[in-house]
Amino acid sequence: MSDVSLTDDQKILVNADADLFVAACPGAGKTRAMVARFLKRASEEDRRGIALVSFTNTAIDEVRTRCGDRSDVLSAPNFVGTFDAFLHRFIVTPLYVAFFKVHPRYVQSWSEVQGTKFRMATGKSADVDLEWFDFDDQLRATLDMGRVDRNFGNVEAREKLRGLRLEAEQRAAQVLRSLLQAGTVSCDTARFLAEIWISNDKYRPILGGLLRSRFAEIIVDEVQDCGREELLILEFLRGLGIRMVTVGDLDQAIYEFRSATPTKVLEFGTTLPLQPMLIENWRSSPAICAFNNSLRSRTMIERPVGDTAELGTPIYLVTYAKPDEILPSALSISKQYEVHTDELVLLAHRRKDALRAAGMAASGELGSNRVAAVADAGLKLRSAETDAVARRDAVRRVEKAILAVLADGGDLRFKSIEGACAELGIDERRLREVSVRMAVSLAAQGKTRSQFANEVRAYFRGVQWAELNVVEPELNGLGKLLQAPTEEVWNSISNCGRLPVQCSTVHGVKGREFKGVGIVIPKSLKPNEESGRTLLDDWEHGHDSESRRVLYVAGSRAKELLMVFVHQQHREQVARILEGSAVPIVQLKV
Ligand SMILES: Nc1ncnc2c1ncn2[C@@H]1O[C@H](COP(=O)(O)OP(=O)(O)OP(=O)(O)O)[C@@H](O)[C@H]1O
Repeated sequence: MSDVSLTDDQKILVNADADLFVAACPGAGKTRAMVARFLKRASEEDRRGIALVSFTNTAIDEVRTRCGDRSDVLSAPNFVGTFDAFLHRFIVTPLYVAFFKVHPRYVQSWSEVQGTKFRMATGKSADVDLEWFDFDDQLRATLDMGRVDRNFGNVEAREKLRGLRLEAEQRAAQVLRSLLQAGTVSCDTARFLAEIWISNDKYRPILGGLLRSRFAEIIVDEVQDCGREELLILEFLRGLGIRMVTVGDLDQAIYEFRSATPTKVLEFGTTLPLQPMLIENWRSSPAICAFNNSLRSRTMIERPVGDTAELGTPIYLVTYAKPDEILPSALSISKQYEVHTDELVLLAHRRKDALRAAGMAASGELGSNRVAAVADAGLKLRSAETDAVARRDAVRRVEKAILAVLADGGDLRFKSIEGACAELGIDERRLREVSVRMAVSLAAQGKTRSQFANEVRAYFRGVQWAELNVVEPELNGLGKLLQAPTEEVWNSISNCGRLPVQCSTVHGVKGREFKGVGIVIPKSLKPNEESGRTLLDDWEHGHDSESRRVLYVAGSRAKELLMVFVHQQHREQVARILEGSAVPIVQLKV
């Protein structure tokens, strides 16, 4: 890795000896340059370490891989990991151990831990969830009614909860204390503790001393995804004199729902002395770079310079009327440009639009049939193309199916899975294990719907229910509780096992690249609640919005071929935008 070639601009990132905020276009080689810097700085510093942090495990794995035979530099005093792992290891854990006398165990969210929900006398309603409360530095709770789950209960139940607010807040505070005393911390709570301790005059110097003696420099990848707490930590580290190298692309900020604040990141970045730009795109063809430029909200104009820089392939603007027209058209255009199906991906803002385009039913369209839920989960769990969210949703549908059978068809409408488990006395973790095992042991492919329904019923009869803490159920009416799905539903499930191309949400492919990309712009485009504008309005009139940035991330994953599948209702607008931005296009109608 140390002898990779670098451009002069990339060398600035590698060699600068002042704090840096680097704005890089997609495919600018920022990972390449950051890794080169990390290796160089790690060998220069003999006592203190260099930290390289990013936001996803995929990004971190990529960095580790690119360190190649220099894997020795990945260990202490250096650190390569996610921002959360950095925050846990170097900020929260040291003080946590001192406070709670126990080593913390971090979980992604409270939903992974039993006991983070509790019942209140709110009538026909689900459990109250710890995630609905804010806490102050004394760990006092405040209930945020806006966060109460949609399925919690009816208006009456909500009113009752409002009336019991004080009691609920006391219980939430108690639950949080018990969790912390047991050493269990969610990632959000870890951030909250970090913020409290960094802002506290007594603890700040303790943490400062530890961090200053450990690190000489921190390199932050994807800095645009920083939220309030990350920026607070960066300010803190900078104040300690730790060299700060931040790299990102503000137009790729697509995590505002997870509290990323690109405007604040820009404010922070402009306080750093060096702010070079990397505007050469080593990944994408000229037409794709033009597409990216049409979507960028800032002044940077990227230039194609890599192996694809001479490619004359235009952007395909394909108009469709029905989603099932997309796949054949995507395959035929790809074939023309020698893009193999496994080098192609179909992307959409919403999972269901991507799935439909790839000829796969979204789980929501499978109806409530329990046998269908098992078949669908089996196919999704076995398929390498299914992302983590789709897998989790599919397994949850099987969990619900099992619970419904165990409740003997009883009404679980107002119950969360957790609530239903509590009512039936079932261990949630075991339920998940049984659901996954059932889904992967039963293969729907090649079977008729009634054959498969019989298999599911037989499987139910063979489950060791004691494993779930459940008294052996009677299972008398299985034929009724586990009916075969309709022919239509069965066909759509069977197709999913033969998924011909990869499909994903845009968020699911961030940081990746593909020879060919198809973006789906569906018929229904939800206007933004505040601005009233759709994604296309934002694109056309130059408004910086998250949905527009999502489209930018989607297009910038493509190396050679970019196809935009637009519903006929929006064709005119998209064509106008692309032509107005001088993006070379070919228009097709399927
Ligand atoms: N100076 C260079 N010479 C040759 N190839 C390069 C150079 N810089 C980058 N590349 C190649 O360009 C591609 C994109 O580089 P890299 O993945 O580092 O970009 P990135 O900025 O991290 O991309 P993104 O943020 O969009 O995911 C890689 O295949 C990389 O090897």
